[in-house]
Amino acid sequence: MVAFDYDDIQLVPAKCIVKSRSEADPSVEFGPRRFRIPVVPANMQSVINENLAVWLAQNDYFYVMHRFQPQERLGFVRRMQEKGLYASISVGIKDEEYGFIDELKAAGLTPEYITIDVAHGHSVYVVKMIEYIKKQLPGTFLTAGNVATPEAVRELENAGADATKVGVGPGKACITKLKTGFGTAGWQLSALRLCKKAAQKPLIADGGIRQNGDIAKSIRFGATMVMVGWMLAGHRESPGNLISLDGKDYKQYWGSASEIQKGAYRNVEGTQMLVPYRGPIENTLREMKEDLQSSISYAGGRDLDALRHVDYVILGH
Ligand SMILES: NC(=O)C1=CN([C@@H]2O[C@H](COP(=O)(O)OP(=O)(O)OC[C@H]3O[C@@H](n4cnc5c(N)ncnc54)[C@H](OP(=O)(O)O)[C@@H]3O)[C@@H](O)[C@H]2O)C=CC1
Ligand SMILES: Nc1nc2c(ncn2[C@@H]2O[C@H](COP(=O)(O)O)[C@@H](O)[C@H]2O)c(=O)[nH]1
Repeated sequence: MVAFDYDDIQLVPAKCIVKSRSEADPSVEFGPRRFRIPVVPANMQSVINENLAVWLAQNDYFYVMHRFQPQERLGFVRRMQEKGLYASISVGIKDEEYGFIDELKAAGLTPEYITIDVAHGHSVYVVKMIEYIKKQLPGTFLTAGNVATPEAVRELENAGADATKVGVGPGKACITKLKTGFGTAGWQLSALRLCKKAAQKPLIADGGIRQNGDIAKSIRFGATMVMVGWMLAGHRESPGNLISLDGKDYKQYWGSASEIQKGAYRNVEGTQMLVPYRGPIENTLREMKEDLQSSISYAGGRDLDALRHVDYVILGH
């Protein structure tokens, strides 16, 4: 089997049927809602915070809040819903997370979206957590991950997950491949393609997006939604510190399994880096939307569905 990644393939243009790119509709339905574009900022503490979550929800973008301030989550759900906004949070799989699900239930709070966020999502304990959440909070749309194989997608879906997140190790701040020898780094797009063959429910492609065109490629190979860290970490609204070096501005970006996140050098599979400062996130999201509209026109359609059927070539083969 040929394994390929984003840079190894190109999509083949098909006859255009729109008069203007502005006619193309890049919106996507994910769970109970429709969002402007199939892009979600990574649920990392260096990418999303409450202020940004509010702005994204108010502007019809999907977001997933990170899980690294566990005591804040219940209040976060309540504050979002009191403002008439949807709540979308992350949980882990440690024992105390069961208590958190119980607290949500006792408070009468059901977040519209919950994401189980662990490095190795093909796990007995993720299956247990899926079953527990679906039993206690059946109204939530539950995403589980991260996984790398069709078997994992099947198991998590069968356990009750409404969507699965694909990508082990392709992230910019990731050192999983180097530290463990495992993952989808370098063949993330092929992994997505294989997972899509098994999936009955939506997939989120997570990690490795380096250009806006990679979003369209992710859709082609089976993603409903695309999770983006590094490319969305350098904005005015991004939580990382602003740092000036040699006359240039940067924001700090760190992995969720980095020493800085964990506060200790234990099971570290992530690193930190500086990302060039890019100004307001609104501009980057608008450019992503315009580029997706262009992609749809090259695909010969009017919406994201057109991208799912275009031909592609694997360069060098
Ligand atoms: N998408 C990706 O490629 C990766 C993402 N991450 C991100 O880093 C953050 C930290 O996640 P995570 O490392 O799961 O940490 P957690 O602290 O949430 O660990 C999850 C639980 O699973 C256990 N576990 C058993 N085997 C593994 C394994 N191989 N990898 C991870 N946990 C395992 C852990 O126990 P114990 O700690 O005792 O082993 C722990 O109880 C998450 O946000 C995750 O998304 C991290 C690495 C890769
Ligand atoms: N192996 C690790 N992966 C991590 C870590 N922190 C986050 N992540 C994953 O990366 C993506 C974002 O990828 P990017 O290429 O868009 O920057 C994120 O959603 C996680 O799945 C980590 O410490 N180690």
